[in-house]
Amino acid sequence: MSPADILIDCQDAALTFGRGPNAVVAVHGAGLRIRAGDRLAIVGRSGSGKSSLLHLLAGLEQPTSGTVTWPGLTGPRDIGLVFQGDSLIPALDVVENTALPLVLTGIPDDRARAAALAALALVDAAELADRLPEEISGGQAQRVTAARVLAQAPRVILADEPTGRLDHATGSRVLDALLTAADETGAALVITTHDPTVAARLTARRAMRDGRLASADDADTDRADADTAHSLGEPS
Ligand SMILES: Nc1ncnc2c1ncn2[C@@H]1O[C@H](COP(=O)(O)OP(=O)(O)OP(=O)(O)O)[C@@H](O)[C@H]1O
Repeated sequence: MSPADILIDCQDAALTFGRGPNAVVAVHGAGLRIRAGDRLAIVGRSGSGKSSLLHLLAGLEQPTSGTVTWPGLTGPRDIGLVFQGDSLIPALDVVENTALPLVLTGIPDDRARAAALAALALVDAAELADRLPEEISGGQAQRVTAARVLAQAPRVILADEPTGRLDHATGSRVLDALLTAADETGAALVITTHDPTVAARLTARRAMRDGRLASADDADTDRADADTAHSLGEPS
């Protein structure tokens, strides 16, 4: 395992909101590595700190202690974000919304539009291309959000409760879209969810409880890798 395979390295990272008696420890010293090809669910109840952990991984919050680094990434464009309540821009149609992250990074409009249309087709939303956000359902909007990430072709997709407010069938299609996006782009996928059936569709799970990231089915792998790196002295 070369160091470049580790895309995000979160070491003993904590996040506290507020100070003194009002301080809330949202994340207690979390250790987590995201590697190319990972399909990880962070599972926990509302308020357990999942969103806060995802914000740390995305670099949207600075850890109060510990570190988060991105050894295998070259910049913010390498991270695709799908956040709770993520809204599309009302004045732009679906294809323009999907193309927006590319246009904002200076990619010419026609190329961005072609990439957006291809991404919409992959999540089964090509027929929505010319509609405005107010003309599509919540589940369709979530699929468009997945297409927007897919068009961006990030190295890591971080999705916060992407199926949270959807019925089972629609949630399942959104998850399909994100898994397709990850497979098509070769991105790692990290989602948060309170739903064990959603978590079961990913290849690894880590439980979060009261701000603590529990060891889970991939914890032994983490420890084995850490031991190997330690015994070698230098990363190979
Ligand atoms: N900006 C903030 N200021 C103060 N406290 C916050 C802030 N954001 C989150 N918290 C607190 O941190 C804790 C963890 O919140 P977080 O949103 O990370 O949980 P969650 O597991 O994602 O919950 P949900 O599934 O409901 O979104 C909660 O106690 C929450 O009230």
